[in-house]
Amino acid sequence: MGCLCSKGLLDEDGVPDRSKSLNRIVTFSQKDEVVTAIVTATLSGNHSSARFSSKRYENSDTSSSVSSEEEEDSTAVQSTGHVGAHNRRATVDVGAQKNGSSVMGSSRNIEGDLGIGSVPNGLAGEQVAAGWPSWLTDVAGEAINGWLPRRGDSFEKLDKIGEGTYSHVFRARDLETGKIVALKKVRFVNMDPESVCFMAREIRILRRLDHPNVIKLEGIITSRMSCNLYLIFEYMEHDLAGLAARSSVRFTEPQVKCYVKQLLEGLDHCHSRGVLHRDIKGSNLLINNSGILRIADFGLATLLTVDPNQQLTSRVVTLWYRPPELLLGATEYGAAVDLWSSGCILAELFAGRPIMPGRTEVEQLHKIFKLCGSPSEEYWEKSKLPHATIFKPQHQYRCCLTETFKDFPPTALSLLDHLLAIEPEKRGTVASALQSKFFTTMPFACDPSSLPKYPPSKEYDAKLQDEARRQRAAARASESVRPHNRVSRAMPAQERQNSHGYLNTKSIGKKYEEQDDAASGFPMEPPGGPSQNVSSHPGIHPNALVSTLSGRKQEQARHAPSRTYSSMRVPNGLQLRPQTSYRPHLGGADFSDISGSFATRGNAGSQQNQLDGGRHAEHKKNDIVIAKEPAQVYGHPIRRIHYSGPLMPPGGNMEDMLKEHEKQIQQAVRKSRKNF
Ligand SMILES: Nc1ncnc2c1ncn2[C@@H]1O[C@H](COP(=O)(O)OP(=O)(O)OP(=O)(O)O)[C@@H](O)[C@H]1O
Repeated sequence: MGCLCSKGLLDEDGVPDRSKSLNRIVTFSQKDEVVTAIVTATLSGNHSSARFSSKRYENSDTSSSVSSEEEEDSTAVQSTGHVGAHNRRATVDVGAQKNGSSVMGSSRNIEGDLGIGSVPNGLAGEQVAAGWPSWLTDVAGEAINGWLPRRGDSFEKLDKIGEGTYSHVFRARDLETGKIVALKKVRFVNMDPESVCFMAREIRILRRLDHPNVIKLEGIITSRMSCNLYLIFEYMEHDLAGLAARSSVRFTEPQVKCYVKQLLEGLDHCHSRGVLHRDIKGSNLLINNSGILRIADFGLATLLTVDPNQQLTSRVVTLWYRPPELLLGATEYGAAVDLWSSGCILAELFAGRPIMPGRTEVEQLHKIFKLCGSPSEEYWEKSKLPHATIFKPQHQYRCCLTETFKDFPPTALSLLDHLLAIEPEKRGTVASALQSKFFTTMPFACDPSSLPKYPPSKEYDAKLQDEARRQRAAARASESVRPHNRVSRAMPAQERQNSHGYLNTKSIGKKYEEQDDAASGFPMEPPGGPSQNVSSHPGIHPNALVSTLSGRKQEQARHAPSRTYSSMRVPNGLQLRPQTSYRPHLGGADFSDISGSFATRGNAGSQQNQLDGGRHAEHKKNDIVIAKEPAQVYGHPIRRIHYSGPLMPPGGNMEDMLKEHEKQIQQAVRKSRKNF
């Protein structure tokens, strides 16, 4: 490494001084050679986040020289960092110098010239000098290439507005612009490089996308001394799951078309840029007060490569929205997985509730077959899907979408027929969906600006309201039962039942105490904080006491050391997430037959088997594992049950397997009720 002495751009307090510019001779190594360069660093625009380091990067070998070709070709490098909507720029012109003679050539853009994954030492040094922490530049330099970090103290944190498996999301004010933004604080486990790489992939993908219906990453907050990282996004008031959960909200056909059209247009952009989202669901579809929908949460997204043999994980997409090919273990798939999830969303918007709320992979597949039909013989033969022999039903199920959703508009049914086709190649493309009669015939999609204005409504808000209701009810109950012993009667907040009958996994209000992170200007996680994760699954019934893990965690679990994985699990082994209630609003649309005997109208739940959980669980395939260690639910020890599917040995009968499976769940239900 060379040294980059940029201190001259800062005033005495280390704040960037716009009146200053810097002309320094520096050395840095590139392709194992030490380059001596003249650095001209200037700061323009409002860029208080630009902090240059005075740190020295030593390189013992100073004897190598730059070849004459390089001298002509790569004499100048321009690195342009821009953060947020305000176009803050710090320009560093590097003119390579050999043997004391400065050669100032034409500029070239680092981001354009260096491919992903090819961060020369010199660039990493520059990034650290520009304020990025080395734990990030070391493993994911290319994800932040050309950007400057924002500082935490240039934002005022207002309130917490959401949380996911990997993040806490806050509403905040950008003190430089006054704009309200959403800050997604990414959770890391001990700065594990694998976790950082996963987060970097999300950043890289977000930076690749630029469309009104896709959330835009506006910048990143971190600092050289910080262990935290926040992604800055436009603040969005609602998510589709939250809106659908409002008792007063009934979507009309033009409104459903408006939302689904925006979803498909955003997806079309993603797919055209080679990005598969792989986690389309209501809570990842954010909506602002102008009715604009933006696809968010690219944590599970992946880039399709030209390699036809690209192997992908099948453990993605939240269970209720997961297509059959993934449940059957496909590792080669494409855009059709997002189309399936979009079909689920379309039907959900008309039906007023999730249409296939399976609790395990087995049950999910069964629900799919019962609603959409089971695959043809030919499909089983040619697909060679890993779990095909296990899951193949003994008799053919026929598609009964039309009977089930007889109140849906015919054009919606016809589109659903495509989107929910069992065979992925029959789903068409996003473009063909957008050209379907559903969108091209009356009534047309309404204009987003004509959509009603709602108070902020997120899945998370509904969860908070449930939590408050529960607390009030618990307080009343404990007062009437044992007025003098309130505290001892109080149940652990994270394990109380919400008003819809769901388990809440966390105490939301004061789940963690925030401490100041002096370096980033933001509070840090509490001791042991990030381990209290919830899964990305949209809901779980109180009785479905089965471990769940989001696809991202599953995928991470595949790569991350087991230490990382286990530390990200909920302490008692449960990964539950409450789901707000959905109401059917198409009077006749009763499809309880496809919801199974367990899920009831408006109270569907999710349960996912331990197989999802990663390496350990994968060894348990084909088993039902009754865990020995007790877990605490409602303050009582219970025996955890992990359903590790497939639950049946090859050659078994799927119907028997499902019956047995149902029985196991019912037992868990009864047990949890008794305990409660
Ligand atoms: N830009 C935004 N504006 C407002 N709220 C947001 C924004 N981004 C995220 N949220 C809220 O925070 C929640 C969690 O965000 P996100 O889904 O990106 O996190 P995650 O950790 O990746 O979640 P998951 O567990 O689904 O993978 C969202 O469901 C949403 O309610």
